[in-house]
Amino acid sequence: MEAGVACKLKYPTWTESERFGRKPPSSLRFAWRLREDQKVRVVVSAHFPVQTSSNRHRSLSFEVSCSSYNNFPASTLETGSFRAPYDEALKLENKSQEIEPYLNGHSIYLVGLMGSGKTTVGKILSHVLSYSFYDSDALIEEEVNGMSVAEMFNLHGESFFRKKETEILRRLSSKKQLVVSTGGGAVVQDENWDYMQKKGISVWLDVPLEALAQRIAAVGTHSRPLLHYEPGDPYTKALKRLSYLLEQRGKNYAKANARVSLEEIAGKLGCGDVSDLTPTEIAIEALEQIEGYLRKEGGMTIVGL
Ligand SMILES: Nc1ncnc2c1ncn2[C@@H]1O[C@H](COP(=O)(O)OP(=O)(O)O)[C@@H](O)[C@H]1O
Ligand SMILES: O=C(O)C1=C[C@@H](OP(=O)(O)O)[C@@H](O)[C@H](O)C1
Repeated sequence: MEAGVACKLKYPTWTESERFGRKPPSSLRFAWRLREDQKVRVVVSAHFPVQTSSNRHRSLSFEVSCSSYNNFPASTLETGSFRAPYDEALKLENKSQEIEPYLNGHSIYLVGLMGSGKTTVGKILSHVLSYSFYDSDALIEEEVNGMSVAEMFNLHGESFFRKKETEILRRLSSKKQLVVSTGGGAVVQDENWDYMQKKGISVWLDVPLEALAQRIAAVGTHSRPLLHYEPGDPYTKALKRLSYLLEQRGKNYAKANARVSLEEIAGKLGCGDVSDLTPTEIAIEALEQIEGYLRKEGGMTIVGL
């Protein structure tokens, strides 16, 4: 019976109260009827949190004790502990609720090299903040009757694309409550910064080149025309070109209001490889960095919106 009871200890049940913002109980009680005619009460107590072994997991201890009406007091049947993952989605939601009032409707512009996750992380942020999401490349494609960015570069050249990119950012700059995934090269033109900063906070997703090249190699380089010039397999092409682009643009990305470094997140979470970081963990760090920026700027309020 003891093992059966222990198996019924469900971690989500324990954390359910946290979801509603209450403090977790120091113990939970379950009534367990063994036989119809013989009432036996099994009392389970769980203590929170005993120890946090890393930022990604927490260790919880439990104690199973059993008592019945005719056998009192309770005797301890089993004690132990187990590791449970943090609920990322809950952490993301809490963080967004915390900073949303201070964001004061400011849009978020994600900048960074190709493949840095601007679109992936941007969609998560827009969802949790209830902001509208825009991918500037996709808006340009719409504007040019559905022509892909790669075709645009081939047919009309890069400068045609860059003009469209600036025009799209200009249009978005008058709107509030947006999350915008910008193209990797948007940071090069000063005019684009004027638009991004008008009603927005810029966030640089700083991802190590090897991780970027791996991500891009996994999906191929066809949609990213600037990677077409290099010889070799997709990983080598991407790594070579991205190293060059980072050298050229590094100082431009560094102008962003906040920086999200995947190496730093991995360090904080005690995770050896940045490729193991989930988009949600990166989105949480983005909100934390935005919060840091807002605090620095003026006690969590920004004027001028
Ligand atoms: N944290 C992540 N871990 C693994 N793969 C990711 C992560 N974030 C994005 N990706 C993948 O990397 C590729 C590029 O991501 P994307 O969001 O399109 O980048 P960007 O918009 O900056 O070019 C996509 O295939 C996406 O699924
Ligand atoms: O780095 C760049 O100059 C570019 C990045 C691409 O966007 P993503 O960063 O979304 O891939 C796209 O705008 C175009 O291929 C040029």
